[in-house]
Amino acid sequence: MGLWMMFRRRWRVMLWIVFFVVIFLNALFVIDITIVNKFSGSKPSNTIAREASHLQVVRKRLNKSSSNSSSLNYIDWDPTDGAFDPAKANLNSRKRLINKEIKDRTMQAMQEENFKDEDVEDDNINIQNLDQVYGARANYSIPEVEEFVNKFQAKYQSSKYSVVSEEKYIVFLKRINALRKKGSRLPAYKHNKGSLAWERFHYGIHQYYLYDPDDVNIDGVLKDLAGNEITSVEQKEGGTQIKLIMTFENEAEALFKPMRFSREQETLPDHFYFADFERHNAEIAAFHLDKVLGFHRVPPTVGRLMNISSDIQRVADKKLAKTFFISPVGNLCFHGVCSYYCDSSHPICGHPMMVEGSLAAFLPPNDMAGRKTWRSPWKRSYSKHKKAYWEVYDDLCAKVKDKHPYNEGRRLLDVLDMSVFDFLTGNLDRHHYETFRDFGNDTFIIHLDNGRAFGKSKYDCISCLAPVRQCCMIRLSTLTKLVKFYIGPDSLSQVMRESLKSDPLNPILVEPHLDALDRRVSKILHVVNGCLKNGSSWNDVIIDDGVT
Ligand SMILES: Nc1ncnc2c1ncn2[C@@H]1O[C@H](COP(=O)(O)OP(=O)(O)OP(=O)(O)O)[C@@H](O)[C@H]1O
Ligand SMILES: [Mn+2]
Repeated sequence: MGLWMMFRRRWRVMLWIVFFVVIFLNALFVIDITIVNKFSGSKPSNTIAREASHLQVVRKRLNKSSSNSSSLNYIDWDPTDGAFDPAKANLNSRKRLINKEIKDRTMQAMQEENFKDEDVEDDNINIQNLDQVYGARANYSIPEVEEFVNKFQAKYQSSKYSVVSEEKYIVFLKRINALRKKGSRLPAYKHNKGSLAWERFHYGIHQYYLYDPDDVNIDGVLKDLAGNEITSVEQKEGGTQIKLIMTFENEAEALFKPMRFSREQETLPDHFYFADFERHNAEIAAFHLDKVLGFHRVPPTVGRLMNISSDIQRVADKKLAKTFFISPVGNLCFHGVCSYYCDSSHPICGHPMMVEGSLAAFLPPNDMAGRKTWRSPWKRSYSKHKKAYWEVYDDLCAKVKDKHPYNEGRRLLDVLDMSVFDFLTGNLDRHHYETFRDFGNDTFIIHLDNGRAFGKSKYDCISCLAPVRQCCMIRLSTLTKLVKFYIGPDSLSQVMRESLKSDPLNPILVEPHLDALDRRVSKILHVVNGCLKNGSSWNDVIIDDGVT
């Protein structure tokens, strides 16, 4: 009764008390969630949304890169899509297991102090400094590789693949290049020789190579791209980063990738391979390396110092022209329009007008010679949280070998060559490759897009060699070249240093990246020798398919 009387008298006060209690409880609830999040490491939902959208962009980028290419028929197969695995019902639980295993392993590695950005298999190689001044072995001799190389030399001493330490690399390469098959010409060019260097480049494309290194027109193309007046510039659609299509006074066309930062700047340790900026010097260096290896599968690429005002802004199309601005310190900049890095926080700036870039000669247009885009069987996951099948299991190759077009002809060995190439350059971004449709499947593969190579000079991407390690196969002519670089007299770094001198923007690679090439030569031979040591026979590992 007393309580009731008190409530009647003080009901307003009581209501205020209830109101404050409700507010207090709500506040407790919110604080509690924040504290739990802080200690459990889970992220606020806006971060999750941001990350999801980042991944979407990466996916969109990959989709675009396929639709963006001249290919209409996009070949895509996923090693984990069940096509390989008859026990499809087990797939999801297997996938879950893979993810759990990776998560556990990552957590364990992070807990151990020595978590580093390196592949595990790479750790126990015994690299020595020999008292030799020649080849990769001078600084990167590996005892088992020494043995292997001796065996190799003895085995092929009287064959066309002989390797002797007295022969200069240039002479050796000429000898091997001379064995090369040409195959047919692109049908559209049979009666269309043209007269300008870039027309002759298109005319010179053959079934088994993109260009003939002795064709003087290739130097002509490089010279033209480096010096001719630019008459129009538009943005190449698609992709995450800005690239421009430049047209020249003689109607040649090239793909321009601008310099983003200095050659000394290495990939930031916290950046994933798919978030790394592209490097113009990597595109140039890749062209030279491909040529030095006698592959001839990368379009002619040259460096050029551009005047942003007169070379680009003056001739830019409307859409691009709108993105030019003067930075706070008075430099002329632009950012273009694209899905990820095209805004004023990622500008391309001159100093105050000049900026370096790479120019890759355009391949023939789609209506003259269409191309097909193929997904690399050893494509990475392009995810921060997941690994691709082959990164966890070693049995992908057996499945690839059974699958068209890898089950016949040169294709598998070409993919293995590309793996060697990407290991040497440190390019983890090999999601697709292309071929000319007219040549069917009996043709070389084109190595476009090398912009994410040469990012880490101290790190060797052993997983880039997974195709070679898992298939335990390599083309004899490619192996011969690597053995040659191992024994000298010229090392790969020396040959590359020499080759890159012809580029107007030389030095293209700083010394640590050149040095890394020699170290990586030794490591490839170590992987090949590992296959033999594990019981594979010489002829199963080292394949002479007649392609040089
Ligand atoms: N020299 C060339 N001639 C003709 N087309 C080319 C040439 N180089 C590249 N392309 C086409 O342009 C597309 C994009 O080029 P590239 O892959 O180098 O740019 P990117 O910004 O790295 O693209 P992505 O972000 O999709 O990886 C390629 O897939 C290819 O089809
Ligand atoms: Mn790319």
